[in-house]
Amino acid sequence: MSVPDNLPPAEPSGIIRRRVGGLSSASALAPHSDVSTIAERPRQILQAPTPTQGSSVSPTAALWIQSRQSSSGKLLPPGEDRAITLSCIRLALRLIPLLWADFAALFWQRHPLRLVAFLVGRVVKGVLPAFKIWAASALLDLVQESFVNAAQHQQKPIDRGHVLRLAAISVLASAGNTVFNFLNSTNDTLVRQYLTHHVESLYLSAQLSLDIPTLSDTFVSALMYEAGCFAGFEPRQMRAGGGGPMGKMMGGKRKSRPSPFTTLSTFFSTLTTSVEVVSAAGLLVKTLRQAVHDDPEIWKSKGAGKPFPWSLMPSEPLLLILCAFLPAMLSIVGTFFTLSLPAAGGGGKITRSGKWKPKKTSSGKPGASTSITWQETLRDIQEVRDLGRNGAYKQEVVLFGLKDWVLGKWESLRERQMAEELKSMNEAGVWMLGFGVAEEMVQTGFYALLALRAFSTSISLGSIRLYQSTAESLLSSLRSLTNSLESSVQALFYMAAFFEMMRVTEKLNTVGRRGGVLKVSATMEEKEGLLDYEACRREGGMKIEARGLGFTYPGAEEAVLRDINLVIEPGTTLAIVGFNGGGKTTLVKVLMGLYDHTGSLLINDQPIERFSPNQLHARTTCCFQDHSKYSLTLRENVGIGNVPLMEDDEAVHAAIAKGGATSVEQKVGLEGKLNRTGVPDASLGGGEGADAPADEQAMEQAAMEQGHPGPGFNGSGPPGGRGPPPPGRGGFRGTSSGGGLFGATSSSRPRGPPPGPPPPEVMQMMLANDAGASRGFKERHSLSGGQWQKLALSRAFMRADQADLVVFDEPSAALDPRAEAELFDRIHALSGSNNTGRKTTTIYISHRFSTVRRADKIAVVDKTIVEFGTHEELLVKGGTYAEFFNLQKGQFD
Ligand SMILES: Nc1ncnc2c1ncn2[C@@H]1O[C@H](COP(=O)(O)OP(=O)(O)OP(=O)(O)O)[C@@H](O)[C@H]1O
Repeated sequence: MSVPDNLPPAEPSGIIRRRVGGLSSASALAPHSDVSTIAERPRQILQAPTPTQGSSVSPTAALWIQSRQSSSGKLLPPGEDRAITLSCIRLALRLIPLLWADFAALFWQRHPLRLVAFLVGRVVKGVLPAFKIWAASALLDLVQESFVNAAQHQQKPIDRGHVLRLAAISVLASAGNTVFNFLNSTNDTLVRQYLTHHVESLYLSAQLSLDIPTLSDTFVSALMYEAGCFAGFEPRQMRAGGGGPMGKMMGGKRKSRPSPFTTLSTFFSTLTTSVEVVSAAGLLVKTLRQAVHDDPEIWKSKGAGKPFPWSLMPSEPLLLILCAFLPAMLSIVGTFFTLSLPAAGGGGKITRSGKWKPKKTSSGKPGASTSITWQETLRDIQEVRDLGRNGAYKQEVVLFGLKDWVLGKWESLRERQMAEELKSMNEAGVWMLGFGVAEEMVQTGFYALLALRAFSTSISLGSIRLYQSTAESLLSSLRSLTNSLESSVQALFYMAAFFEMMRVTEKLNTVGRRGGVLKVSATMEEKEGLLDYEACRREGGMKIEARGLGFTYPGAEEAVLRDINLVIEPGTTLAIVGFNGGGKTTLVKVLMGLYDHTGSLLINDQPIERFSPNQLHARTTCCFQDHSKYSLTLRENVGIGNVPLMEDDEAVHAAIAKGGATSVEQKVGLEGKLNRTGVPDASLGGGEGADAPADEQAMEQAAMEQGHPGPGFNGSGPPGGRGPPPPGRGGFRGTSSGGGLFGATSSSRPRGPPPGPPPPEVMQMMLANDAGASRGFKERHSLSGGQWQKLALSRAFMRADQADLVVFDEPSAALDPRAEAELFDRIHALSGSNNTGRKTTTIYISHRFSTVRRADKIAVVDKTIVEFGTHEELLVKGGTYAEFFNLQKGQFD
């Protein structure tokens, strides 16, 4: 798939700047020059692999989609690292000019000075080691000179000033390195906090502002997931060979939540290692020039006049250059090769005996669809785990004796996961082993060459040391550069998703609405032509009119609603009845403007698209059939229905009384905390869900630390993580400052004896804390189904006084007969002309015909409106309504 040349120009930089003032909505954050695109993008991009000429896909989105395409043309599941191929790198490079300004603005906003310090620290840190090596080798030369003088009994004067200067440079470089490490780690912590906070708040804000149709879009949900990877909310699936040694140790397969800070660090560690590569290469050239200067004959091939193959023996400097670069090249090629292998997942099935049988593929290489299988396996495992840890399932697990079934299912899924992991690990592992052994062999050859004094004897000890140190540094810097480049490439795609998501406009926010008056490509002027709902109100009520209204759930083949024609006058009470699955709930959600629709929907004679959803929703309230139970206080559970009045005791009490929940308030108290499951939930107790991100972040950092140390010069182990450090790493490079950027993380870890059972007094303390925690748990109140329903009703009543449209979806399903009768009295009191002169339109769905008959109008819904009229009219009609009514009536007679 290629991106058309005539794509619109990239978003000008400054998007983030414009967002600073108001983070409340994605659209406010991101004025998009082409507001039409989001609604249409998914279909354009996912259904047509090649965007057509003139397509309005933004260049960033197009590149992002392309990056997710596998060789088979299918899309990688969101959150999966891309295979590192040449075309993938090209895509990443094309993203840089589109993203850099937003990225810079994002970080610049929070704390520019600290960011500058962060940047300068990285550059200086890249240069300091070269100084240190140079000074140390020069000192060694002086030592050698004094040995030679002593051996030859010469009394040459020692240039003390020179020695002191060199020593001072060496000490200053070491101290500078340590100081920079210290300052960087403090600064890093602060920068991390600022950035994480900022990006999380942008992400959460965008997530909260998007409406249901937008979030149901496959394009947006994938974008959202990958933006979540960037924000550190969602884990991503790394590839074999990625993430440095940690990735390799774990077979290259792990979930990781890269935070924005990790992304930033990745970019800057690329910078630092690049500086190190340049400075090390400079020193290497200097040493070789010195060697050639000392002995011009050195370039001559040592094989001249010798029989084949000795005649091919290159000159010593050439051999040394080859030995210095070959291991690094092998390492880089090896890493990129393993990263270009397809991701895990091989497909297969669970046999009757419950064993996982992997599928044999003809190519032996799983493709994109199998990596989707892999992700599905992980998701299934998570769901099954949840059966154990989520208290909401406990009662059924106990009652139906699900323990063995859950365990069996979990084990077969885990077996499947391990089989898939092993397969992928083996494939990548064999290649990595081959490259690793070859690299070690060449490196050992390099040392053998030095030991054989390949250089002319005229060259100084310091120069040999300098050569050796810089060659090693170069090698390890290049290895680190490979890793950080790989991470940078992946980070660019997640970052692209993040910035694209910031530009997503809600579908229902006039643009993208298919049946609307406004064109799909509405301009800002047209949008500004929105009607003010408050000016269009009808006597404190709302007239609703549907003409040929239809609705299909995203991804579904069949429409749930079709050709709905209906008029609901202000102040009317409409009851909706029908078969299960007939579309009643869907219809009220469409009428409330929560879903998009086909056909037309008029509110007070104006198309609904002409009103801002926020304004409409401010005049609507609803008690949903699947109402939410919040593990919050009772006040919050009710006050959510009208947040500005949440702290108004009088309003909350009144709503509670109307919802029939006064007895619940008496039992629990307004500030009493509720437990939605009724059973302690492991995740509430700080289980793995709560801790996972922090752990994974720490792992990520540990991986980065090992993968991107202050290479070579800082005395850490080989970044490739393969085997022990090479010989000859002592004297000049052995600081204990650790890995620089992430040094503080590792050095701050306790290094004590392995953990054993705690001493009795500690155990006592832990038990006491545990008891405290469970006391905290017991303070949460569990409610009955009917009590929860009364709270949901109270929530709806919080806004009922100011609402023009009040909707109740099966409000009395869990209520006792008295509560039900009282509720319907209140519902009917709401509508019609009341004392306030307002006409509230009320819609309720119910299967209780004793209450339904009281409604002004009744609609029987079965995908469309099959009957409509008053109770009496429908009875006379003798259709479905009459049948239902008589059935229920018969049960009482
Ligand atoms: N989120 C969804 N995504 C896809 N399909 C859905 C979704 N919600 C409901 N449906 C489907 O839409 C149809 C209508 O569902 P709806 O909830 O509107 O029915 P209902 O008449 O309210 O049923 P009930 O009387 O059982 O509450 C059903 O076939 C259901 O499977």
